[in-house]
Amino acid sequence: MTRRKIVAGNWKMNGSKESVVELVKSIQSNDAVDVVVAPSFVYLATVADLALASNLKVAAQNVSDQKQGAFTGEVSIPMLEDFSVSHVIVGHSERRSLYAETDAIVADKVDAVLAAGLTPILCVGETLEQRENGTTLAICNGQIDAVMNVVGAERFESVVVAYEPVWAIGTGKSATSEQAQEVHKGIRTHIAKTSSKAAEKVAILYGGSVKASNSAELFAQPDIDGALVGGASLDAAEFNSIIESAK
Ligand SMILES: O=C(CO)COP(=O)(O)O
Repeated sequence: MTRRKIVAGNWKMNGSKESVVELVKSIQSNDAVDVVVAPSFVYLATVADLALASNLKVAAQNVSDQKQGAFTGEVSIPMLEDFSVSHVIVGHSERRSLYAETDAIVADKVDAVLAAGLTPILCVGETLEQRENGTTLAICNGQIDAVMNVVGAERFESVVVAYEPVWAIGTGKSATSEQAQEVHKGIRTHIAKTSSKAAEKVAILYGGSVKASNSAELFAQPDIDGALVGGASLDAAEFNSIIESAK
């Protein structure tokens, strides 16, 4: 089965009203690749209008698992639906480590995103210490299982996984394509133990210092179905080259 490539740009807490407009207008969509941009919530409306007109998909960087009510500072899934958001990044390592998002919270969010018919981009990944201890796959597969146990294998087929080794995020030190492929394959093999159909269908993106200079090699790996790009997605020329290399 050939899985469609996905290139997603996670803009994190960057940009201004002016710069996000400039950025989204400069990104080239591509019929062969799903191109996704994830602006900050406050720029979602502006970016969504421009993105959808140019055939780009829009993701939120986070969402509440609650529908509405007294949850100060939170944003709900129905609110995202008002802006034609199609994807939601869930469980990014920055949310896990800085905002105490546990596996249980991440699982509830993925469950809620799937229930709304949106696509969760579920982030998993090990710290440097965990890699050095040889627990990389145990950590990643544990993070996968926490979600699988809540949503079930059939619904998991609609999840996009992003393998983002914490030590590679924002450090300029990407995993090598061999290191990434090994983990992607390990995750896919693990999912196959529960459902071979889900293992075949689930797109597994790599994230962590992806740039135009290393994307083609990463995308050439059989289990790497695209990228979740941070810093390099803020530079339109760089991001366009990454999209181009995913064709
Ligand atoms: O965290 C990331 C994407 O979600 C990766 O960030 P960088 O590409 O800046 O390393």
